[in-house]
Amino acid sequence: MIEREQDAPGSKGQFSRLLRDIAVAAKIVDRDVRKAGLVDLFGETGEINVQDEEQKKLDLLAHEEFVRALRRGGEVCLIGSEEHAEAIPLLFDDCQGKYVVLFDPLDGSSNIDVNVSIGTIFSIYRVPDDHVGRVTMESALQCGRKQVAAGYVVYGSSTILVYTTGNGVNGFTLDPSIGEFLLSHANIRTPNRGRIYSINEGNYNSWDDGLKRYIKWMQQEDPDDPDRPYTTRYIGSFVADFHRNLMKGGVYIYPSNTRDPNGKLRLMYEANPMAFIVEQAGGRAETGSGPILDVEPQALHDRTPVYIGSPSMVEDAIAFLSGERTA
Ligand SMILES: O=P(O)(O)OC[C@H]1O[C@](O)(COP(=O)(O)O)[C@@H](O)[C@@H]1O
Ligand SMILES: [Mg+2]
Ligand SMILES: [Mg+2]
Repeated sequence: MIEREQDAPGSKGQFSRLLRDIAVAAKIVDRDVRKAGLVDLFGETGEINVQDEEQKKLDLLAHEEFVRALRRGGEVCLIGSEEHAEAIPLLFDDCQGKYVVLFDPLDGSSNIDVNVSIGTIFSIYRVPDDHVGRVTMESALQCGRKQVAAGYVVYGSSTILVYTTGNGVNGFTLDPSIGEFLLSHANIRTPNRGRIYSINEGNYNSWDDGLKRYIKWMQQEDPDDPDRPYTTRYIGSFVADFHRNLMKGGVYIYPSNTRDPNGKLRLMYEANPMAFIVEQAGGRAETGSGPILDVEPQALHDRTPVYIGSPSMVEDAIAFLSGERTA
């Protein structure tokens, strides 16, 4: 799956082993997602997670699978998960050159029970040199620019693993007949502009005026712009909306709104990894007041507004938000 080991951070096989562990967990989650309705994996656990959301059975199962795989692999000192309040230390000693992994074990939870594409998102850092020997929760709070790798898995019509180590973006499709992820999308580049926008318009009334004007602008006919009106696509699974827009061109927006001033998506294991991937594919990722990857995290479950996708479409959004453009 890793093309060339020398492309991998650390090149002593550690990263390949870590990615192998993530791939193994993804295959197990894929197996269970595909038969969720048969093995009583639909529905809730009865627990409310740290996000104050009802935890789905598959949220917990995926969380446990990834923790088990990362613990077994021995390459990771600390993990952070959407489904666990604190960061989880896996190793206390000998963290030299090891990794911190932050992940959203199951993204798109509201779609689990209705057979709509869902996914897993992961972000990988090194243990900071000055934290070796005393790894703490703070070792997970590094800004997105320091990621050494990031990726996601979509459990959709097929299962695809897409990741970057800072040398471009590649996609690997799971061949269930041999149980291997095989290279299917080499060197993914996202179009400069597409015709798709993804946003939950049900929140329209809680948006700021600049964003409302941007959405209206995209919906307008314009004889000089054959692309407009754009078309809207919103699955409600960030990982699936992001993947479609990455391949076809488009913009995904989860803005701040009067109810959620910091938006809904989580900085460390949703926004940062996708921002690293989209920038590596020639796209752009903003909070509305600067690049997502430059945000200094304060806590593991920080939230952030997200404007992500084709660079010229994100540029348009930022221009409307700032009032630089009104039409
Ligand atoms: O229902 P809303 O408010 O549009 O939110 C949908 C968004 O929330 C999420 O489901 C949040 O992620 P989780 O499912 O991992 O909690 C995103 O995948 C999705 O884009
Ligand atoms: Mg999520
Ligand atoms: Mg989730």
